Amino acid sequence: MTLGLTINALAVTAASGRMLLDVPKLHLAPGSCLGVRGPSGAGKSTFLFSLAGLIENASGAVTWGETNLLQMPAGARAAFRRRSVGMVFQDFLLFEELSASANAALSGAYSDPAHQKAIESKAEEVLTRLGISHGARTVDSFSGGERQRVAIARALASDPAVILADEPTASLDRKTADALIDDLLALVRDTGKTLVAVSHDPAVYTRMDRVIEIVDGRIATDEAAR
Ligand SMILES: Nc1ncnc2c1ncn2[C@@H]1O[C@H](COP(=O)(O)OP(=O)(O)OP(=O)(O)O)[C@@H](O)[C@H]1O
Repeated sequence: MTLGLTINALAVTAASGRMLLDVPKLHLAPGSCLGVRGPSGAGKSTFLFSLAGLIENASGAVTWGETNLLQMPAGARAAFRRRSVGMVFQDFLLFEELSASANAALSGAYSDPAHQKAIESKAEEVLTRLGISHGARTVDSFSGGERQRVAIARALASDPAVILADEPTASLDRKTADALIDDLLALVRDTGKTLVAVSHDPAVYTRMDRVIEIVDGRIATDEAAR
């Protein structure tokens, strides 16, 4: 399962009336990797969250495959997200007192037993591939790079068609960041997932198929990365 993205007239306006995001058109091929860069406060996270249907007052169309997220009630949007979108957030959102495996398989806790088993085994598979030993140790003692790998395993555990990542290499040293982005891209490309990654890190966006730059809520540049 692979999903492309079509955006039409996406607009997000703050309660004050200030325009936060204005994207007239964007098409992303299924299975491609898009980097999003731009200055601080430009609207990159707003863009990413809009792609997940997490911005309540967004208008226009954000269509993954045949599904226009912005035309669905909140419950159906949440169901689509559970099924099809894995998110890697800046602050990881790990449960400190749980092991790597339990954190990575977290989405299974809300699923039926058969689905839960599939998520647990996928979580183990991705943790192994990312080089995380998954014993009983709780993640509160994990390094930043290890924590980020657990967050990636969690995003991938339900085998979603789409991965959205916000600063996946933030606060990692160069070597750890490079290894992490290589591993994430290999996993995503091997399985034909569509990746959108916001980053300030050139090492992230030079590895993408395409990079857009958002400035003042608008796409200022849009180019193939290589
Ligand atoms: N709910 C909101 N109401 C009003 N303003 C908001 C809201 N959410 C975000 N903003 C503003 O919108 C602008 C874009 O924010 P956003 O977080 O998308 O930027 P960003 O490009 O991701 O920045 P950074 O690189 O610093 O994370 C900022 O000026 C922010 O303060």
